[in-house]
Amino acid sequence: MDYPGNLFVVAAPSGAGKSSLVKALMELDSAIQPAVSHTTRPPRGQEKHGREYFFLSPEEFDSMVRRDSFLEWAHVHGHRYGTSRHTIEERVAHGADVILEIDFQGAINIKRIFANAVLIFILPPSWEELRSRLQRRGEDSAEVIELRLQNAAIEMAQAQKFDFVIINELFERAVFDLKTIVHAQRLKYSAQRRARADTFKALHIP
Ligand SMILES: Nc1ncnc2c1ncn2[C@@H]1O[C@H](COP(=O)(O)OP(=O)(O)OP(=O)(O)O)[C@@H](O)[C@H]1O
Ligand SMILES: Nc1nc2c(ncn2[C@@H]2O[C@H](COP(=O)(O)O)[C@@H](O)[C@H]2O)c(=O)[nH]1
Repeated sequence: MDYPGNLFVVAAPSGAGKSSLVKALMELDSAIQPAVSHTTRPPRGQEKHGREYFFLSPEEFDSMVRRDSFLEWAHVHGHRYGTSRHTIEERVAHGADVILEIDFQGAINIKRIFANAVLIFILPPSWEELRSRLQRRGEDSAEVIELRLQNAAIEMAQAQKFDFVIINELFERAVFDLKTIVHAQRLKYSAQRRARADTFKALHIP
């Protein structure tokens, strides 16, 4: 699918720091818009409906699946999560740059639909640090943390399928890496679009 906006997809094992990095990027770059996913997971801490997620009952989620309202959805850590068609298609068609924080299954599915989407995988510096970030965050029970750490092994094996991998050790360094990827992508696409427009003009294609 061709579209004028840029689509960035960030995936990571739970606790690697993707939400923190995306939030920091958006503070530095007001042109980038977040995509708010839908989930059957209950809200944690200060999370608000419509800000971090649209929190749905399983029945509401089923109904969206039946209506084909999701571009992609997946089972992750015992809950369902999905990206709505409406959220993405309209915005990128109007030239917006959109960033998605989704799991690796969703990222791979998005790339099948939007071949130009840029897939970025965030890795923690070590297992010990991943565990301690989840513990320090203090939002999940010990059982949930164990489940997320078990799933992290499966998720990290997918990093090679991504366009870029960032190791989030020093936070400021990782934000810089993410910002650089976004800027490089914008430059690349505007150059490609200019070259295509020039070719069309030279060939007198309206
Ligand atoms: N570079 C870093 N150094 C130390 N702590 C960090 C770093 N990056 C993020 N953190 C902290 O690690 C914890 C997990 O980060 P965050 O919630 O952003 O992870 P996540 O990948 O979005 O996890 P989830 O998928 O579960 O939402 C947070 O408490 C955050 O403040
Ligand atoms: N495939 C999708 N995965 C998603 C989506 N929204 C979030 N996620 C991923 O789920 C896990 C858990 O998130 P948490 O907020 O409960 O910690 C994490 O990997 C998210 O990136 C989505 O729309 N589709």
